[in-house]
Amino acid sequence: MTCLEDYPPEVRAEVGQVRQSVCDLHAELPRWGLVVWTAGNVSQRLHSADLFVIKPSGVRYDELTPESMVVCDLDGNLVDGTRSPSSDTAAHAYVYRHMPKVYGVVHTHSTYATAWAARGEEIPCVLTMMGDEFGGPVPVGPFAIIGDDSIGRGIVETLRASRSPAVLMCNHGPFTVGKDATAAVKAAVMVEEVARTVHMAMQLGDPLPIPQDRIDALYDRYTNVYGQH
Ligand SMILES: O=C(CO)[C@@H](O)[C@H](O)COP(=O)(O)O
Repeated sequence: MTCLEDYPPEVRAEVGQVRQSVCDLHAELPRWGLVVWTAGNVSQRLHSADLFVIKPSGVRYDELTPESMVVCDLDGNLVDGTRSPSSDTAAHAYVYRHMPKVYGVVHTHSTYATAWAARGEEIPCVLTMMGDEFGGPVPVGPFAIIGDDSIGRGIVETLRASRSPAVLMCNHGPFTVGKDATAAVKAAVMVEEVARTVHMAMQLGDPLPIPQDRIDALYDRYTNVYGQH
């Protein structure tokens, strides 16, 4: 088993930075009402080595510290840390191995997104916010049980067929990806928001679909123009 001391100083420095960032981002999960107890996790991949930092399993968010964050290789093997890594480590690792542009992964059981997952139904693209953030519907991934690569495989296969940074794993809940952990946390916040809004709309009637060319225009503007450049 390799250990952190086997890596050059610049890798160990990035590990310290990413541990702080991933620890801080976990506070966003209860802040935005995305988790109960410890039912969610955040990870970020390093740029300087094939490693990623993830939450320790079952540790309450107000007890997390940068030092408690666990460092794993892309096969999910423990490289540095005194705690056991998240029970979703294999899924995060699989995503990193098979989606090279992804450097952040988040998993929650946020209420409305998980309710859509329980029904195995994608969230239709009926909001401009969905065109912006997801470039279309939020897709549903296959039913998969924790313990091997099946969840990770389902995430990757589903996201490769979509522009969405979020996937609703059937009967389980949302997984989101991004260029870093902050982007993946944002996607987790946004998928819960649109899941709730579309659910509310459906209580009042049939939401109106947005034409595909308008969705494409929304996604292009949001991806390339929105915000500060
Ligand atoms: O979905 C599950 C368990 O079924 C997990 O996502 C846990 O809810 C969070 O696990 P840890 O990250 O604390 O190991």
